[in-house]
Amino acid sequence: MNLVTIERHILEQQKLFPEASGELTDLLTDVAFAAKLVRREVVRAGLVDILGFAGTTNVQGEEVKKLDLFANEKIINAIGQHGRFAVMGSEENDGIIIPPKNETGNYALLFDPLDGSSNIDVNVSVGTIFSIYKLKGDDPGKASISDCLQRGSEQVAAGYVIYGSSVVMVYTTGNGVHGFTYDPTIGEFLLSHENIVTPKTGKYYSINEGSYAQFNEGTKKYLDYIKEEDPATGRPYSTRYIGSLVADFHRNLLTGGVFVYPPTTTHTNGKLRLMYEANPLAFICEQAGGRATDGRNRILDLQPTALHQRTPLYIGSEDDVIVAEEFEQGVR
Ligand SMILES: O=P(O)(O)OC[C@H]1O[C@](O)(COP(=O)(O)O)[C@@H](O)[C@@H]1O
Ligand SMILES: [Mg+2]
Ligand SMILES: [Mg+2]
Repeated sequence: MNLVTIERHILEQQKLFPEASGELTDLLTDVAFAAKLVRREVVRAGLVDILGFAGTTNVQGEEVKKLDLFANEKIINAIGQHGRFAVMGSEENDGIIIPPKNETGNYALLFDPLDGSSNIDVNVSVGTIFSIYKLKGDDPGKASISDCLQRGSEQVAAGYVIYGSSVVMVYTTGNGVHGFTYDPTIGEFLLSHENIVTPKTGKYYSINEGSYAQFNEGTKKYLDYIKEEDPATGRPYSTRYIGSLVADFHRNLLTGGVFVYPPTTTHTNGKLRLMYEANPLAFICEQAGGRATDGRNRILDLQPTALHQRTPLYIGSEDDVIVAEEFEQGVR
């Protein structure tokens, strides 16, 4: 097996763009480095005082976990110190973050430092999700919220890291989707999943059925449909729901399947956040041949209006997502 580090792979990707400055390469390398720092704490979370609640709530009104804050701080410092990002947006910060040195950066970073917070203390896979945009203007010193609130289709790179039985980093720059497994014996992310392509249909559906009473009629009918016996359409599908978006998404990306976080009576516009959860995963999903919508519209076409806005999310194998959408739209 070829031992290709993620840094080497990113450099090879850069060669596809002769006009590239190399700045995006440096940014992605910084993100991979930050992931290693977060991994170091996640894998020994039970041994260091990093489990449990931090005693604060974030802008979403959620109780924040210590590891949420730790990961947030590590990523901001590890990446901010180089001044390559002119502006950042994080799930754990109400407003945008302007790094101490931003005079050189031509990019904006949106990120979810720790995804799957409800699973942190119980050793179930969690992750980090990131999304990168080029600044709209050419003066980094004038970077602002508008550089963050760009349509997902404007992303120049996106990815995620899963801290699970193994630590895997997956990214795209618009040239396919590639996965790297962390080898702790050498401290490197090595290419393990090149050019990931997601199947057109799968055998898994991922939705929190515990919220059934809060679902609309379309979602309820979809659940009845997906559990019916019909070998011709591969039904019933098996249910798989980890409760960490990044882990549920990754499984379905590799095996096929659909993840649905629909509107509920609690979250009338869905729970997941457009800028640092839905957009980056939608970019990756489409690059792998899958589909990502809010039940009606392509996620990457949605025009953002707020840093922490939520959206319903239907994502995964193309044909499976289309079926879920049709029930949501009441055409089935
Ligand atoms: O418990 P619910 O309502 O099913 O929500 C689970 C979802 O919430 C999340 O934990 C939200 O993300 P954070 O943990 O980053 O806040 C997703 O990872 C997951 O898919
Ligand atoms: Mg999240
Ligand atoms: Mg989070």
